[in-house]
Order: sequence, then C-alpha cells, then structure tokens
Amino acid sequence: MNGANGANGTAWEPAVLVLEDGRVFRGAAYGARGRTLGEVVFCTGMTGYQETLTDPSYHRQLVVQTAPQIGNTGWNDEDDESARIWVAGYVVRDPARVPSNWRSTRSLDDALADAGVVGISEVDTRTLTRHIREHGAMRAGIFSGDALGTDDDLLAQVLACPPMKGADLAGEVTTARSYVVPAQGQRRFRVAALDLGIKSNTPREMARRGIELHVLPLSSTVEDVLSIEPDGFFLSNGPGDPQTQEHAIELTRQMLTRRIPLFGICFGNQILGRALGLKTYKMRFGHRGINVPVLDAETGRVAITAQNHGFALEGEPGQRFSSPFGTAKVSHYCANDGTVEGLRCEDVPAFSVQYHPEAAAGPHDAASLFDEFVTLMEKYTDAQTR
Ligand SMILES: NC(=O)CC[C@H](N)C(=O)O
Repeated sequence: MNGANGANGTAWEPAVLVLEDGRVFRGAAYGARGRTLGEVVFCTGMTGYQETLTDPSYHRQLVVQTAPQIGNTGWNDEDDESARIWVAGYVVRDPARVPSNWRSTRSLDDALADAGVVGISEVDTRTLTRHIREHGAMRAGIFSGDALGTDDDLLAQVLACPPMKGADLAGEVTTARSYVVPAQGQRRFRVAALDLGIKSNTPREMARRGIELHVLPLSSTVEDVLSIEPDGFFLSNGPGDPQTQEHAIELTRQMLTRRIPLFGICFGNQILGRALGLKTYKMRFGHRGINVPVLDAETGRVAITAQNHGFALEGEPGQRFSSPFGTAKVSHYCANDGTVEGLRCEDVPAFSVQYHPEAAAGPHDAASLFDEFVTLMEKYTDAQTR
C-alpha cells in the first residue's frame, strides 16, 4: 500500500488494521497517526457519526462504520454527546474530502487528529463487518506512521491488550464531580443520575419534562444519593462489562429497597437486571445502529430503536421471574434475535431498557419512556402523600 494513490491522486500514508485472529486489513492513515488498541465493533447507523464518536459507551472500542461515506457533514459545535471523542479508533471506507454543512466548523479528519484518535480509511468495511459477524467482536489494533511494523509484531501487540469481557471501564468515563442540569420551566421532580457514561441528550430529555437532574460520580454512596432527596433514580448508559459494576448494582439494590422510582438505559438495564438477580453475557457482535426493532412483549408493538451494546441480560421474551424485590418480567425483546431489551418490576417502581430513548441520532419511537418515568414518579409521589 505504501506509495499507492488515493482517489484524488494524493499519496496515501499507509495504515494497518490487525485483528486478534490474525486477519489484516490495509488502508490509509486517517485522523491521528500512531497506534491504538481496543475491541473492534461495527455500527450500522447511516447518520450520527459525531454522536457515535462522542458516546462514552464506545470507550476502548475501534468503531467500524458500515455506511461507506463518512464525514460528509463535517464536525459541528452542537452534536457532541459528551465533552470529548471516546472511541479508541475509527475505521471507515471512504472519508469525505470536502465536508459540507451549514453547521460544520471543521472536518471529521481534523476533529479526530486534534483528539489524537488513530483511524484508518479505504478499508473494505463490508468484508470486515461480515468477518466480525461471523467470528465475533474481538481485540484489534490500528497502526500508522512510526507504529507500523511486521504483521507478526503488530499481532503480538493486539494480543497483549485486555479483552472487553471483564473490562471495568465506567470509572474511567464518569464525572469527577457531581453537577446539576436544571429543569426547563418549572421544576417538577428532582432525579439523581448515577453517571456510568451518560450522554448529553439524556439530561436534555429530562429537563424538557421538568426534571432537575443531579448527575453523580460512580463512586457516590447511598447517603450521597439520598441527601439530594430524589423523586427518582436514574442509571445511565456506559462502557465495559456490567459484571464488574458491583458498586452500582449494590446502590441500585438500596434504591429498590427504598422504593425510589428507578429508570435505567442500556448499561442501566444490565445493572438493574443484575440487581434483580439476572446474569449478563457477552454477545457475539452486539447491536450498534439506529434501526434495531424491539418488541413490547405485552402489546406486540414494535419500536425502531437506537442501540449500542455488546453485553445482554439472560432471559426469555415475556418471561416473569422472582427477584429479591418481588416479581419482574422481561418486558421487551429484540425482533432480530430475541435478546432481552427491557425489564419491568411489578412490586417496586422500576423499569429499564437496553435501547436508547434519548437517541441522537436515531428514531424517536422510544422517547415516551421518559414520560413513563415521569408518570411513575407522579404516581409514587401521590401515593406517598395520600
Ligand atoms: N451503551 C451502553 O450502555 C453499553 C452497555 C455495555 N457496556 C454493553 O456494551 O453492553
């Protein structure tokens, strides 16, 4: 590949993507030059690359975009889901040479380079995605510039990197200090959110519904949460293996014991599930995209949802089970593969979903879940004062 020409006639700087099973993809350096290691996963969203790149749940992952053209709308100052790019590396087919959008302030290439994110372009992302579908998400590395070496040498570096299974990552993305996102208009509720890697659109959706959100670091104690006198407790999305989150799981149990209305999204669904006694497992290649169909086990209604997860809860569609907090059920499941997509507790005020009602980019089919959380808090507050 060295010295090969790109479609616009300029020389490519070589880059290599090496998978832990020895498969090698050669392409052109994109974003920062150097080395990056992580788990390679594919995302099928046709839009929303800026939101994907800044989603803390992608920490330590090399994201492959199946949409062949990436970067067409550049990078803007409004769409970030957090204060930085979190993906560890970026794999694309055909990067835009001339970004064009009225909100764009710079190119995606520059945004990646400034953030030090090593990427690779000119990769046959269809072949790569089929490989991951067949063999599973796995460790991989992108190498360019001074980091290039023999395939064997690069493979050895990939094999030395820790796997995603067992990875305890939420502590690396959580806020250092608690902060408050005020309600829009009149404050109706105060909610404590445990920040496992929260996306900016979640507080925004809450604020719109009159919720004042207190975003708390992962290390927060039961006393820290209760000192806010919350009307509700929220468990956010986040990176890594839910099995490692003993502290968050115990905190969740404490909130369930106190019957504080609880809502969880994605990682939050897995944490609630584990608090109820379910197990989690690593999926072969996960769900990452903005068109995943989810079925409501009760009504049979389908929602098209945004998703980004590689772990899932064990359970059957519609299954009811007993937990230390009474009966609960698998309320939602994926129409593609039957995996658990949501939980509802029947004896305590708690529910959660594996998908993203705060989706941005993405469909808004599930946005009403925030209203459901409001209804739950209303009901509970009424019951308390009655
Ligand atoms: N978006 C998320 O919250 C992801 C949850 C978890 N890290 C998973 O991959 O399954």
